[in-house]
Amino acid sequence: MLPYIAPSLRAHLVNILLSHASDSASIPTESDPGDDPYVLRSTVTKGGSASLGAFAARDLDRGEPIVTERPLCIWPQELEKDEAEAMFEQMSDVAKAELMALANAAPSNLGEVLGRRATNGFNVELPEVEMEWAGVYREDGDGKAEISPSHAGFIFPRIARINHSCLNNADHAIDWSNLLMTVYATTPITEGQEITIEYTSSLIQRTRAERQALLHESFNFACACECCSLTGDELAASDGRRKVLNDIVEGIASGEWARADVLKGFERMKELIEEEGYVGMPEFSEAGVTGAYHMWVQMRKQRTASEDE
Ligand SMILES: C[S@@+](CC[C@H](N)C(=O)[O-])C[C@H]1O[C@@H](n2cnc3c(N)ncnc32)[C@H](O)[C@@H]1O
Repeated sequence: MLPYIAPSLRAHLVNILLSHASDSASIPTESDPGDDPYVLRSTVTKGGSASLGAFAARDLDRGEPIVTERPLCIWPQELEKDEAEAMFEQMSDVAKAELMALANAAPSNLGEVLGRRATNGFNVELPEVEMEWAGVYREDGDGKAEISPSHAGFIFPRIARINHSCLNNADHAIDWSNLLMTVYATTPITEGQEITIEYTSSLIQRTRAERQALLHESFNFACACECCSLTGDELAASDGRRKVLNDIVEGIASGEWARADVLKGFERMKELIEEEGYVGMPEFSEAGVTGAYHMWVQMRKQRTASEDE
């Protein structure tokens, strides 16, 4: 089934697809729901007794694709209740039924359609495209002004069953040549273990209280993941590691740290992330730390060169 794309996003998405068409040699195809290596089961702790989650149906290797899926619909990021309902009316009966089968955990004032968009939608950052046609740019007094949207809300019905964890074991990536999203394992996952993704980034730098507040504000749920369920000394240790991580990230970003301290900072980050249980973050492998450090050195060189000019 082709996705329903809101009229205001169609030209931009065509541009994105065309400008990524040359990547298509490596594209996956949509996985067959019957072959996906997970089963849906209820998870009483996550969103009440009616809430479902995806559990590994067999052992999964790190990096293994779990589900590859095309969106059911793509809507603007900001949407009023009546706009969402008008778009819903334009969808096919099959697509409407698929959307309505998903969970609605949003405040009741959003209604049945926008509530499902809020509960299940991915707010995806759209890649920039350079093609200057199809109404993506307009002329204004100062020349060309971009009017392309930077984000859009995508709903992937099978992927939408995957719950959030602050120690997720899976991640997602979109192939822009065909709009397919793949969720893949970032650590080995054993049969029966819940498959989880992170609903928003940078949570690794946040304490439990900060994560709870952020997830509640953005997604309207009280996170019940294994990390948010820690108590006593274990919770204090986890919060402590995350505070230090935040200090290091802010220190490096300030550009004020000496080169040797940056390198030490990256190494400490790697240790803390591993202690915290984020074994699956490939960017903090040995090669990743070295690569990140070299990138920082290059950035410093460029900054110093432009300051000297
Ligand atoms: C995209 S849906 C995930 C699948 C959903 N559990 C279902 O039954 O279809 C998001 C909703 O699941 C629940 N949820 C997901 N992760 C959770 C977590 N870590 N803790 C508590 N509830 C969670 C919340 O109600 C959230 O609004």
